[in-house]
Amino acid sequence: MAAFIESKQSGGGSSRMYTYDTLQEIATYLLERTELRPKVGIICGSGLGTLAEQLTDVDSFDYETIPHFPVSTVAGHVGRLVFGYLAGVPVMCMQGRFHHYEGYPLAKCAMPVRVMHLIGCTHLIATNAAGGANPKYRVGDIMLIKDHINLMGFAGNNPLQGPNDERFGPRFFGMANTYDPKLNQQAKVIARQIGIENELREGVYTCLGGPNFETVAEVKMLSMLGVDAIGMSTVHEIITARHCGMTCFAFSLITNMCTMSYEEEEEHCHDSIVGVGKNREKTLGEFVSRIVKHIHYEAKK
Ligand SMILES: O=P(O)(O)O[C@H]1O[C@H](CO)[C@@H](O)[C@H]1O
Ligand SMILES: Nc1nc2[nH]cnc2c(=O)[nH]1
Repeated sequence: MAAFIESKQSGGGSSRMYTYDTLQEIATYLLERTELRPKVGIICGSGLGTLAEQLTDVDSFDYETIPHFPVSTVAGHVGRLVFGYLAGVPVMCMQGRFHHYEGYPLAKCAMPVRVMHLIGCTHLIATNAAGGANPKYRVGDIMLIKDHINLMGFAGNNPLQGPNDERFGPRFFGMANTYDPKLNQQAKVIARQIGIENELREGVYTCLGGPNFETVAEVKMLSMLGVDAIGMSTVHEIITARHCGMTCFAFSLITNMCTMSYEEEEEHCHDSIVGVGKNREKTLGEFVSRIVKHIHYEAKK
């Protein structure tokens, strides 16, 4: 078993391994084993996996059992793909995502998004745990992502590197309004409905490679660049989703404040980050359910 997991972790590092046919094979494997046909795919961030536990009438697939799928190696990421109903709407949910620092290339981290697309998902909801770089933020805030800075892309690392398969999308494409402004507007309405408007923010996210948290100098630099929240995921998933024409909605749960001065004692650690997610699970469950319901009814209009 250990050798099998090892091979799933390191094998096929190249994005080229995930050809259209390979991804179609994964999608077909899943479609043959569930009757659900979700239009919404959800990625649960660190400590946010309990969202998947709110689904009803589920068909679950441990990542180990899905052909060509990597495995989750991070605490707080169960490693399961769950199909089910959220607020009566069929969805598929990644209970655990893949990160670059686990040793996976970005294309491999983002590969499940293409599987969602092939399954028929038109919308992606990506959630993550992130550190607040904006001093106005507080732990427990929910930051709607209005934009991102693809820092890893600046260094030439992009999930779409390599030959482009036009069946997914064009070689070159724009990223303006990638985070659907209408959905963000609706999220603000929902936040008011459920009484969390004072904890709701809207800002810019960036993904660093990790696994270490940031130095004070890095936080200062990123803050000057206009970054409000820092994490180690999501950007490459969103780029991949946008490439294949999916509508994107994403938010960060601010699980810690980034260390902004040398005098501060750094308190954040992964366990407390996961703990903040768990504390917010009820609210976030309600929030995401209402977003999903909105997407579903808008699509029917
Ligand atoms: O982005 P998600 O998966 O929510 O996880 C975030 O939390 C972990 C650090 O505690 C990192 O993996 C970071 O990316
Ligand atoms: N890079 C980074 N990722 C996180 N994930 C949760 N908190 C943090 C943080 O402070 N920095």
